[in-house]
Amino acid sequence: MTDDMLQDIWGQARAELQKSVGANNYTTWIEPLRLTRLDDSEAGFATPTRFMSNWVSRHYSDTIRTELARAGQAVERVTFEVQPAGSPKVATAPEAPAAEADAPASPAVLRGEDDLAAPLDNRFTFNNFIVGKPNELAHAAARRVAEGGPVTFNPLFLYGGVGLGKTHLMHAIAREYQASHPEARVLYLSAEQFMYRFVQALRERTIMDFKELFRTVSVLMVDDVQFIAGKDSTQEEFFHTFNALVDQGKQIIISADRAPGEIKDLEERIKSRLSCGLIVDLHPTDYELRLGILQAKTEAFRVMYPNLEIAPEVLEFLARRITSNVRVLEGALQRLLAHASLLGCKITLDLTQSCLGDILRSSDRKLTIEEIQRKVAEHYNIRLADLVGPKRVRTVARPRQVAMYLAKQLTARSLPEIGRRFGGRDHTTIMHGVRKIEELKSDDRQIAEDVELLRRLLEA
Ligand SMILES: Nc1ncnc2c1ncn2[C@@H]1O[C@H](COP(=O)(O)OP(=O)(O)OP(=O)(O)O)[C@@H](O)[C@H]1O
Repeated sequence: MTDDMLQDIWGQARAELQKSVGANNYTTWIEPLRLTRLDDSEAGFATPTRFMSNWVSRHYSDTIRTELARAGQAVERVTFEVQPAGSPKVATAPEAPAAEADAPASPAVLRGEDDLAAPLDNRFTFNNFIVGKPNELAHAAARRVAEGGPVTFNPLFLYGGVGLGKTHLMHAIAREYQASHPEARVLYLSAEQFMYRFVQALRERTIMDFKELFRTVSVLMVDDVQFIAGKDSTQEEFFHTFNALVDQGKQIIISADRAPGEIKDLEERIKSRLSCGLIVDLHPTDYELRLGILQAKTEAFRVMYPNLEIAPEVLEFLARRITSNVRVLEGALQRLLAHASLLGCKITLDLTQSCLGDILRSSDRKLTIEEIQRKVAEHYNIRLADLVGPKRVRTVARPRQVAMYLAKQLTARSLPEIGRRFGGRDHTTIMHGVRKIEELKSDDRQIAEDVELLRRLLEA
């Protein structure tokens, strides 16, 4: 069978799977699969990690077989084989650092109930969670709960924007708690899975088992609770489960993308219950935290890229420019490393800009060159007209170069574009200005401080 035919059959089956497993499960577990072999007895898939192979094999084999049969290709079994990053078959699939990706999948947390709990991602531990001002409170609260002392705040409610580390902290808590309380029944699952299991129990008339199971856990962790908003009977069941556990003094940990009071279509009584414990917010990252995360991730990637050389200014550049969320930051670093290793070249700022153009453009904070010029003129107490005009005296020329440097660092504008905004100067003049400040920054403390201060003011 040709590759086109394979992909055609898989395309049809995937479209159906998307409907049957739900959007989130589809993106996480089905989308990264690639059909590589197909005959009457077997469908062989490539997956990016062993972790994914195990999970998909356990949970989706039957559904995949059903959909393949519907697409006209019945098989006796489906198999999954790891094809790590770099392999042409799964080159675009997300990849974890090799050592971690190859580690065996964590057991589902709730012992003996593998089907119910979600597996823990081996990468999400306290050890590799980088702490900074924006997340220190959430981290401290998570640590406290993970120690498992007397329940002092119930629930612990963690919230924050997309990709800021909520799931990472939840997994870290579950792992740590389970390690120090091997007999405890820690149940971690997403709100979507809670709903799915609840509906399944209703359908299969096993609701009493469902209730029993949820009411006998030692720690209940529900991720992305906003998902149950607007789903009346799931909310109702969640509410009763929640109350039963709190009454028994069991710890509950919840995460969401916003504070309880701000979740639309969530019943008032649930909002109020969720607000009873400690509510902590993961704030958007700041520059220092992003840089720390990049440095740590770069170290972690050394396993995969032993010859990796990445200049500190590249990491600084990424930390400055990609402010949206940590997942995007991580993805950018991963892509950059893969790109440089494939081409066998050094990671320079130029390579970074060309390789990550799309991410940089979409993360562009829309800071304008005019704003930069105004701030610089104000800082050095010179007129804006002089900053962009022809005067060559040092008191004006140096601030102009600082403004050029900041325009290059903080915006996605090209050198010719920057040149046009600086009174129609040539791009080589801008390049000279940028390089001059780069050099001066390491020798001249005053310039380094000015640039840093201005950057902070502009990024604030
Ligand atoms: N402080 C941190 N240190 C190290 N890695 C982090 C940190 N914060 C986030 N990450 C990484 O960023 C990625 C996204 O984090 P995570 O999935 O926990 O986000 P989330 O807040 O649950 O997002 P979502 O709202 O999409 O569910 C993960 O790979 C995680 O390891």
